[in-house]
Amino acid sequence: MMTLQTELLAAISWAAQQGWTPATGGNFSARTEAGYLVTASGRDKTRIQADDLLLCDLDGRVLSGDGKPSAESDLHAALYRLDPTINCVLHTHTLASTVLSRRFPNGIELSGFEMQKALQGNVTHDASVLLPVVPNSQDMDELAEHVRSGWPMPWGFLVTGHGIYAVGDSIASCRRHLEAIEFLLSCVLEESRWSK
Ligand SMILES: CSC[C@@H](O)[C@@H](O)C(=O)COP(=O)(O)O
Ligand SMILES: [Zn+2]
Repeated sequence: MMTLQTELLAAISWAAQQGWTPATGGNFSARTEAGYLVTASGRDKTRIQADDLLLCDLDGRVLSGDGKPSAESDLHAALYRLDPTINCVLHTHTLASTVLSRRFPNGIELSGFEMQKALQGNVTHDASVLLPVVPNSQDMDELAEHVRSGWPMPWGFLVTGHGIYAVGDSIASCRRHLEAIEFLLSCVLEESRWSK
């Protein structure tokens, strides 16, 4: 059976192979009994390995591992404290999420896409769902406050001009949310070209 660490490393490599972690962008974590495993800051996610992961407690303090935790580790900690059902947080920097979060800073409306059903709690394409967008900040307490004020966000959210934060109750469901959000955003971006 895959360990949590192996499953998280596989998710990171997969996201990196999609081209979703340019220039060391992105950070990734999974909840453990002691807290959460999170990527160290500044690592090339296309070459991720076990010693690129640190174990932190839910206050973001490093329990084991070398190097500095991700610059956004405290946001991961805040998400785990905020919602006990979150067991994984995957963050990517993609073109569609960066561009569309700047174009629609109050949220992105999705309707009519079959892929909406990959987002937990949705059973039909025939509904309108809002993908939340929160303002960016280099201050993780401020960013976490933006997220708290818009909670619940069952699949995650975008950060303006920054990227996607996907959440899930397992690494598998978080991967599904991340992939679905990215696919849906690519559709919205493509459709925005139709009217030109
Ligand atoms: C390389 S710019 C991206 C960073 O500022 C940050 O947003 C990011 O996603 C990666 O930071 P990191 O500290 O490596 O986890
Ligand atoms: Zn980032």
